[in-house]
Amino acid sequence: MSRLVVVSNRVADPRKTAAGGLAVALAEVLNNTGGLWFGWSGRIVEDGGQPSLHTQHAGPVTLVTADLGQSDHAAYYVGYSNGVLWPVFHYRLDLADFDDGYIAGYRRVNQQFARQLAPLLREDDIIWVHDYHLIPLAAELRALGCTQRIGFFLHIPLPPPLILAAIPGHDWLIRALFAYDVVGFQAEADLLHFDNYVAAEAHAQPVGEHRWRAFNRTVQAGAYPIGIDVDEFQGLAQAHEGREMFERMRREYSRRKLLVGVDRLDYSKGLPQRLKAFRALLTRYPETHRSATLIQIASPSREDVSAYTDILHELESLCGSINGNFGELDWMPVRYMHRTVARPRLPGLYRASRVALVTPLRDGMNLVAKEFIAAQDPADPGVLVLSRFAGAAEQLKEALMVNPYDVEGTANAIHLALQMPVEERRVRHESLMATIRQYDVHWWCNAFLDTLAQAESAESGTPWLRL
Ligand SMILES: O=P(O)(O)OC[C@H]1O[C@H](O[C@H]2O[C@H](CO)[C@@H](O)[C@H](O)[C@H]2O)[C@H](O)[C@@H](O)[C@@H]1O
Ligand SMILES: O=c1ccn([C@@H]2O[C@H](COP(=O)(O)OP(=O)(O)O)[C@@H](O)[C@H]2O)c(=O)[nH]1
Repeated sequence: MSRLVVVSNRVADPRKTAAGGLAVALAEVLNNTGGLWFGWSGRIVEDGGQPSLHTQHAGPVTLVTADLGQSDHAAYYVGYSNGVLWPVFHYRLDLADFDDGYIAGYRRVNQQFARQLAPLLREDDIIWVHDYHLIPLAAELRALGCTQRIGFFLHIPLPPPLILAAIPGHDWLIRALFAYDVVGFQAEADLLHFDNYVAAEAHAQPVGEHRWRAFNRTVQAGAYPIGIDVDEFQGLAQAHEGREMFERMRREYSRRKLLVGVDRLDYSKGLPQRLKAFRALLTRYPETHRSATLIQIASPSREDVSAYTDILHELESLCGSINGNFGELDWMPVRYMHRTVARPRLPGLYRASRVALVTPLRDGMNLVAKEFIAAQDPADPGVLVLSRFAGAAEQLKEALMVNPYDVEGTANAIHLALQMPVEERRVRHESLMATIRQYDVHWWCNAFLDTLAQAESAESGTPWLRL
């Protein structure tokens, strides 16, 4: 049987838990299949030093991680990945920093990773590359003579062609995707944008359903919405830490209805808009005073990118003003925490909450939405308020759908969620549960890898990948 080689910027010990949906999902996949996981070590070394490789064995998984030089990290991770690709792919051209120097660093790190990974590969390996940090990796591997099957999965949204076209060098990026055999997206909307882009901008020829030929290569595209390991998550809810957290929360908030938000502190997650909607709820529905409390966890993220520090200040000031204006001696409307909560504690928090607010302005998928559903008591489940702009909205139709830019509309939906009778909550939850069970992390992995296994082996060499 072929060995699975997973490559992603973020690598986590699969026996431990991590914040960030990608690391959580890949740890679950690799724990089941075994294989090699290659990526960045998280260490930044001085420029000019030899970037070392570290090998670690974690159960059935071998982790191989590479250090990055200081300027490479700045250009590849902070600059190009999170200063250009992240904002543009999340439709935020206003936040993109199109600095000329970043793309060379991005290319350099992808070349470095390809050179370090190639000697570790076996002929019949199946290679699965993840996310926007590593778009040119397959082209670099092919240039080194690798002919293995290589698939790519984009965890974030792909915007429409005209937004994509704002990136200087967008044609180079999309051309690099043709070095893969299979390219996967989270949502049908992203797949449509890919099809439209390659037909119009790359003049690719259709050779099957979502199958395109251009640059002497054929690529199969598809939508594979990522899921969670429902049993694993429910197991966490039943474990000691999960139960203890649930009981503590229930005790602490016995007289109130809890609302919960769990996000990385990222401008794509719509946190200021969410806080404004909560403020509108308190203004418009005075009966919610003293009876509703919002717990918002904002896990620190990418603090070396300036747009992230701006959002931190905005959020702190909104929470302060809501508590200042509405708070009472015995009631704080918002409990805001700028810290990561260990994953085993989340199911208890979700289960004790009547409403989850998952209201991103744009999100590839959003695994918190699925975790919230998995953690509920089916006899008395909470309600998911979900942004129509999260990838998850294509699947989770029975959630209360909102437009996060519409603050008043979101406040009304939250009010509806708080009032929803138990019968309706049960019906909605049952359907949502069936969906997340059917399309779980195992489905995601198998659907993608089955397509990749059926792809023909690749031709080597990509002389066209020049910046
Ligand atoms: O690695 P970081 O820079 O600390 O960021 C954490 C991860 O954020 C993004 O997650 C995405 O993947 C999730 C799982 O598919 C998806 O549910 C979510 O909507 C996405 O935002 C990013 O894409 C990952 O590469 C990061 O590791
Ligand atoms: O304080 C936190 C915040 C988030 N998470 C986990 O991080 C993941 C976030 O994934 P999601 O797809 O929602 O968004 P991303 O952060 O990947 O954009 C989920 O598994 C959360 O349970 C966590 O363990 N602790």
